[in-house]
Amino acid sequence: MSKLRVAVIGARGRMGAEAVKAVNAADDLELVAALGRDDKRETLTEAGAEVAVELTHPDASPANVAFCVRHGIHAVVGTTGWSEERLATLRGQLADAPGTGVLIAPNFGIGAVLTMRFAQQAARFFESVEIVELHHPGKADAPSGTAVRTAQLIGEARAAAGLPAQPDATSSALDGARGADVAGVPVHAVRLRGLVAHQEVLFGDEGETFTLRHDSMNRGSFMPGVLLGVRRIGGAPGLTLGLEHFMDLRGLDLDG
Ligand SMILES: NC(=O)c1ccc[n+]([C@@H]2O[C@H](COP(=O)([O-])OP(=O)(O)OC[C@H]3O[C@@H](n4cnc5c(N)ncnc54)[C@H](O)[C@@H]3O)[C@@H](O)[C@H]2O)c1
Ligand SMILES: O=C(O)C1=N[C@H](C(=O)O)CCC1
Repeated sequence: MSKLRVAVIGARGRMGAEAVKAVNAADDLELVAALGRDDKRETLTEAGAEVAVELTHPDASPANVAFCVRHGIHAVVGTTGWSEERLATLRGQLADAPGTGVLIAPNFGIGAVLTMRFAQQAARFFESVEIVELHHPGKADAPSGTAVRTAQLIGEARAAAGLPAQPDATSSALDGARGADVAGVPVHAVRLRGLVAHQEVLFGDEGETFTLRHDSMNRGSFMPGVLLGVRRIGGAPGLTLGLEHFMDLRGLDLDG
């Protein structure tokens, strides 16, 4: 059986280097290109890449993905910072490229995907909820893509359950002391040497708190998710947001 031809964009970065190793170690995949910041995107087409793993920077990712879509190369995107506006532009580009698939996953960690799902399920049971994300100090964006997505999912679940905005009597605060408001959920970003990627979702109500925590101890933790995306994206034309769509989450349904 022929191997799937895979390229990595951002191949010399922290995540990209790990993705190169993971693709090289997979029997069913062939690494055909490894692009750094100064390499031309045409390297992808010249190498005959079928799937590109995109792990760069929020400012670079949309143009890289647009190139892939234009050339019928499926993309598995881990780069965070995709705004609604950028997603809308990408949806337009995909409309002109039937058959091409793009997965944008804010987090490839299986435990992180489960944390998001569990947070969504718990959201309607608690009056208060806050998110603390903790990452290495080399991270470009804050809050993390995972924290933003988690907050959006919690906000949607609270709205669907008819919950009001959470009470907060703060009437005086230093800028940033209450975090960023994402979909009504305060999100706090910690940057600390020694960390990789971590998140806590804290719920509270009368006399009790409930905490979900996920820790990625190293970047190898993201690779099973990256490879799952690489193997599945060719069968999923259009835009897929979140690795959960490629995972079997039976039994973790939201309304069953
Ligand atoms: N989805 C996930 O599970 C996950 C996990 C970790 C990191 N990330 C995200 O992945 C991205 C990369 O993270 P990182 O820690 O590897 O960053 P990094 O800074 O270590 O690596 C990024 C690399 O991309 C290169 N680059 C920048 N612009 C480029 C371009 N136009 N073409 C090719 N290469 C380019 C840089 O030179 C660098 O080598 C970030 O957005 C981060 O938030 C996602
Ligand atoms: O190290 C990073 O940068 C990470 N970025 C993603 C995010 O912003 O959620 C996933 C975790 C690691």
